[in-house]
Parts: sequence; C-alpha cells; structure tokens
Amino acid sequence: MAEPVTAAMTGDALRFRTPEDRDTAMRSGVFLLEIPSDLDVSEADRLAAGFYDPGTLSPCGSSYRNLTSERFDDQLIGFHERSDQIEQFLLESRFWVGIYPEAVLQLAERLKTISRQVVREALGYAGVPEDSWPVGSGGCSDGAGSYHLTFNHYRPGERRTGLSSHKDDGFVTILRAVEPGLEVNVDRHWEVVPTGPDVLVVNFGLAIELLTRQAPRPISAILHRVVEQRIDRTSYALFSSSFCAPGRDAGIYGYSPATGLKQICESRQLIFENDHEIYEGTEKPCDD
Ligand SMILES: O=C(O)CCC(=O)C(=O)O
Ligand SMILES: [Fe+2]
Repeated sequence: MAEPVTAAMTGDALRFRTPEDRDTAMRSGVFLLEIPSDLDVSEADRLAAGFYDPGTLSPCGSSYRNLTSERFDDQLIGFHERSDQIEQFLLESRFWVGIYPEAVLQLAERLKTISRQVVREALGYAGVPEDSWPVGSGGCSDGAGSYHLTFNHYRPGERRTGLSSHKDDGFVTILRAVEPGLEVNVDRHWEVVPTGPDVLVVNFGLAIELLTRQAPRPISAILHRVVEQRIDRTSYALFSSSFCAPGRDAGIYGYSPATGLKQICESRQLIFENDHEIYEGTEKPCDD
C-alpha cells in the first residue's frame, strides 16, 4: 500500500472509487474520507487549537485543563498529560452536553452517523451476517455503541515521541489531523499518512479485528503512531466502541461462520488489556 485510498460519503452511504480500493481499505485498516461539503469542522478545529490553554473555558465555565477524571468518575476520561508529547481531553458522549460547545456536539453527532455507516460497510464486506451486527458490534452498527470524542495536543517543548505506536481499541476511529506527523504500519513499514484540510482519516481498531478474525474477509486494526513534533500540532477524533456504561457492558465478540457469535471478553477488559499497547510508556511519570 503506497498511500491510503480515499472514499467519500454519497448521502448516507460510504463509497469507494473501486472494489479494489475497498479491499485495500478493509485489509489495511485505514482510509481517507473526503470531508462532506456540509460538514462544518471549523468550531472543533478552533477547540483543538486551544483546549490545552488554561484560558480556554468550556461552556460549563471550567477550563478544559481542570476537567480531570475525578470530575467524571472515570479514570480514562477528562484532561490528561502523557509522557509522550501528547496532552489530551477525552470525553464519553454521556458527558458531552455542557462541556463541548453546541457546534462541536453537532459535528460529533455527524461523525457518529458516518461511523455507523463505516461499521455497516465493513461488517458487510467481512461477511458477518446482518442479524449478528447489533450484538457483534456492541451497538455500533446502529448508533448505539459508546462514543468518545478526544482532542490532542502535541507539546513541541517535550522532546520525545509524539504518540507511541498503538492500535485503537474500538471498532472505528474518525480522525481530523491537518498537520503531518501520523504514520501507519503497513507490512512492517512505517508509512506517512497524507493528512490535510479536506480529509478525515478513518482507521479500524481491535474490536473489529477480533470480531472479524474468523470471518470470510477479516478486517485489520492498523498500528499507528505520531512522530516527534517540532511545532504545536493538534488533532481530534471520534472513537466508536462497544457499548459500556455503569451497569451494562455489551462485551467484545468474535464471529465465525461455523459457530456464529461468541463473547471474547468484556469491553473494559479489552481496553485495559490493550492499555499497555495503547499507552505503553505514555502515562506521565509521577516524578515528572
Ligand atoms: O494525532 C493523530 O494524528 C493520531 C491520534 C491518535 O492516534 C489517537 O488519538 O488515538
Ligand atoms: Fe490512535
């Protein structure tokens, strides 16, 4: 794969230019998506450019930096500094209202709809029968998964890796990254992803890889990283994962034509067991 292929949304449908492009996207686990003309990313771009500044306030009146995990009762979300260059604000959709500006909420809803279409297209391609989609995808095929919107800032003053190599844990990630720096690992080679202002990067995560591993046409999760940044770089992404909230965990499933769906583990277990892979070395050390 020289470069990721590019797809577009036609109405609600995801369209690849050729069946070969679709093959490449699904097998490699990454593709670019032209930004639909009616998708307004300007407010989220503005938030990405400033969320890490202590003076940038959320609609609730707190600076994003002060909205840490204690506020949300979930160690994974809120504002985090990592030992890589990244600092991030990650929030699950249950908490979006009142924290993200209205225009960002609208964009997030559109990204959810696109992600649902990507999941449906991918599971159809993989050969998972449609009646197994809702359970197999923990709700993501129907807009009923768990959704996290994250904002990332790469601190050029920290001289180290931008973001360590990892696979995202969910089904699909839709990323907005205008500045270069993102690389994907294809056939054991790191390749630069040609991001830019007119495309989103769509990548598949571990949950869809596990679901389709024994399906007729498996989908790969893509290993990716961000190289060291010399100037401020920001990005943001919508992660779509199996539904998980206090009291209900939809779980992670594998599908095989012979035996159908089988639960592999709990959703949170996948996150934590993958955690060292996602965040290997990226928790900010205590003495730092
Ligand atoms: O900033 C980027 O380009 C990638 C970010 C990323 O991989 C992530 O947030 O999981
Ligand atoms: Fe990622």
